[in-house]
Amino acid sequence: MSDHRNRLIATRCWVVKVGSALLTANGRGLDAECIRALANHIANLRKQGYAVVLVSSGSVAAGMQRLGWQRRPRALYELQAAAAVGQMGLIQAYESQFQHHGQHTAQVLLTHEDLADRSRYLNARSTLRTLLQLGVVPIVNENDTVATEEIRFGDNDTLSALVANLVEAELLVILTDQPGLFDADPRHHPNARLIPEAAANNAELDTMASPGTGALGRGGMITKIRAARRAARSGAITIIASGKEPNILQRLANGEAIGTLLWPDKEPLAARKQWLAGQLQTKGRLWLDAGAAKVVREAGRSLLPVGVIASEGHFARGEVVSCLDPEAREIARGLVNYNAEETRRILGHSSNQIEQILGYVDEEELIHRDNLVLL
Ligand SMILES: Nc1ncnc2c1ncn2[C@@H]1O[C@H](COP(=O)(O)OP(=O)(O)O)[C@@H](O)[C@H]1O
Ligand SMILES: N[C@@H](CCC(=O)OP(=O)(O)O)C(=O)O
Repeated sequence: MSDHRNRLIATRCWVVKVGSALLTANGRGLDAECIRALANHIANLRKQGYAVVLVSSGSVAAGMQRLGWQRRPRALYELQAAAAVGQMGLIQAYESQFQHHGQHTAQVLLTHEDLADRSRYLNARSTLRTLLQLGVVPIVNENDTVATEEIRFGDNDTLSALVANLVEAELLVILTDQPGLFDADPRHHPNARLIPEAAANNAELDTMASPGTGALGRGGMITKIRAARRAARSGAITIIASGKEPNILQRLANGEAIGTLLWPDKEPLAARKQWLAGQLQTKGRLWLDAGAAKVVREAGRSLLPVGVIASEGHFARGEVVSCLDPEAREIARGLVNYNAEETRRILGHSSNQIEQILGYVDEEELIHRDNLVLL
C-alpha cells in the first residue's frame, strides 16, 4: 500500500462532498437511492468513531422537480427560488435516512461572505466543531437564496475545501460521477487513464482537466483540483472518486486504492494564514518590483512600501490585497496596514519616510509577514 493510502487509513476527521452530477436524477429531482446509500455509509463511519461533515449539492435540482420545472432556469432569482424550495427536500431526504440509524444531522448554509469575515469565520468554525463533538453530521450547502455573484463560492468543490480548512479535516472526499481524475476528460477521450496519486500542487494536473462541467455540475474537474490545493493548506489529503462505486467510503477507509488521491506536499499553514489564503476576493492589488517579489516569495519577508511600484483598488487598513510580481502573477495575499490612499502616497519610499509623508506611522511594513500568505 502506498504511504499516502497508509496515512489515509489513520484519518478520522473527514469532509465528504457530493456533487450535483452524482446526486440528481437526470438533473431533475434527487436520486433517492444515492442519498440512502450515502447516509448508510456515513452512519457506519460515525459508528466507528469518524467525524464527518457532509457538503451536499442538489438543492436546485430538487427545487426544479418540486416546482415542476423542466429546464434549469438561467435567471439568478429563479435559481435562488428553486434552491430555497429544493433545500427543504434535500435536508428532509438526508434527515429521514440518517434517522434510521439514530444519527442526528444539522443544516449549515454558508456564503463566501460568512467565511471572508474573520469573526463570522471563527463562529462558523466553532459551530461546526461543536456539532462534530456532539456526534452530529453537519450537512453543508451554499446559501443559494442570498448568494449573489459577488459573494458566492459558485461551486461546492470550493466550499468543501474551505470547510475542510475550517474544521481542520484530515481528508476531503469529493464524490462525483467519474471514477477520479483522468489524464484527459473521459467524456471526450475514451482512452484517458486514471491518475491514482499525485501531489495536489503538481502543475501538470491543470492541463488534464477540461474546463467544462458535466450537464449538471457547476465546477468540473478544475475546481476539484483547486479544492485539493486549498485542502492541502491545512494538511488534508483529497480523494476524487465515483460516488457510484459500492461502499466507497468504507473501502477508502480500509485503504483500498480507488479514485485519485491528491496529497499535501507542503507544511500546513497556520490557522490564521489558512483563513487569509481562503479569501476568494481581494479589495486591491499591489504591483511589486522584482526585488520585493523575490524576498517575499523566497525569504518570506514582510512587504515594505519601497518595493511596491503601483497600487490599485479601494481598500481600507486591514483588508485583503493581492501582491503581483512584475509578470502580473499573484504571488501572495495579505492584510494591508495602510488604506489605498495612504498606500499610493508611500509606495516607492523607504519606511523611515512614512512619517514625513503621512504625518504619522502605523507600521513600517505595508504588509507584515505574519499577515502575508504565499500562493
Ligand atoms: N481530466 C478529467 N478527469 C475526469 N473528469 C473530467 C476531467 N476533465 C473534465 N472532467 C469532467 O468533470 C465532470 C465532473 O464535474 P462536475 O460535472 O462539476 O461534477 P460535480 O457535480 O460532481 O461537481 C465529469 O463528468 C467529467 O466529464
Ligand atoms: N448549491 C448548489 C450546488 C452547486 C453545484 O452544483 O456545485 P457542484 O456540486 O460542485 O457541481 C445546489 O445545491 O444546487
